[in-house]
Amino acid sequence: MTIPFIAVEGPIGVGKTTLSRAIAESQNFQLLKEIVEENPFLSKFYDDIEAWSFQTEMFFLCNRYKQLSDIKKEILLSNTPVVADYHVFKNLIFAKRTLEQNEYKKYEEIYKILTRDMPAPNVIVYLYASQETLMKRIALRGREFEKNMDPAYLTQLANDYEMFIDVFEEENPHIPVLRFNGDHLDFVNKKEDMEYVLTSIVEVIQGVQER
Ligand SMILES: Nc1ncnc2c1ncn2[C@@H]1O[C@H](COP(=O)(O)OP(=O)(O)OP(=O)(O)O)[C@@H](O)[C@H]1O
Ligand SMILES: Nc1nc(=O)c2ncn([C@H]3C[C@H](O)[C@@H](CO)O3)c2[nH]1
Repeated sequence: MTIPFIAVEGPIGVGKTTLSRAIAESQNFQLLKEIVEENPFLSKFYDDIEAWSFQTEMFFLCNRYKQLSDIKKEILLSNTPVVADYHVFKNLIFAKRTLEQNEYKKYEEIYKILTRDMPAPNVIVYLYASQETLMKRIALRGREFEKNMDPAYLTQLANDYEMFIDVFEEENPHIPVLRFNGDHLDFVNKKEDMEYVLTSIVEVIQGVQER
């Protein structure tokens, strides 16, 4: 029997944390939440991406490495299913967009070394939405440091995600990728939308568990 390890992914503000929480609560899974507020570079990063990208990307990578190392022990010891509001591969998506080519090459090498023996999610839930929806949700959440975010940056990242997920799915046919359109599904305000999303995810989880 396989222990489910679900990663919820998608561009900024699409609803990853909201949905991960709902999965954790409804399935009694352990929730692995990304460290955001503690990143001391993020505010400066949004003011000047070029100047702060390397520090920002390295901070996210180191934090995720530490979190996943801890979770590895827990999963192995207690067989607990986990849902995370990120997949470590997001480091590559952001870093490729924000780092200068030479820096990215070095970063990629460090990434490969750190993630070599990391536990890998066996189900991906991919949320996507239009720039308009993403901007609305980011504004609704109202994080101070995101107020300077360039809409073009958000759109580029959303496109990067699309391409990355397509390649990931092709290269990892044994890992199911469930896609949900955030423009059409309001799983915050509509109970039936949340039920639809959770039911679809549970079906896939059951398939993975039976392996
Ligand atoms: N499907 C949805 N329908 C309507 N509102 C949503 C939906 N998903 C999320 N929201 C709202 O959008 C905001 C952002 O959601 P959330 O923090 O879950 O996004 P996120 O993807 O985890 O963001 P980040 O990339 O910054 O970590 C929140 O205010 C949340 O209530
Ligand atoms: N540059 C950069 N690299 C990352 O790996 C990364 N992961 C998340 N974020 C930003 C997006 C949201 O503002 C906020 C919460 O997700 O943090 C990142 N920014």
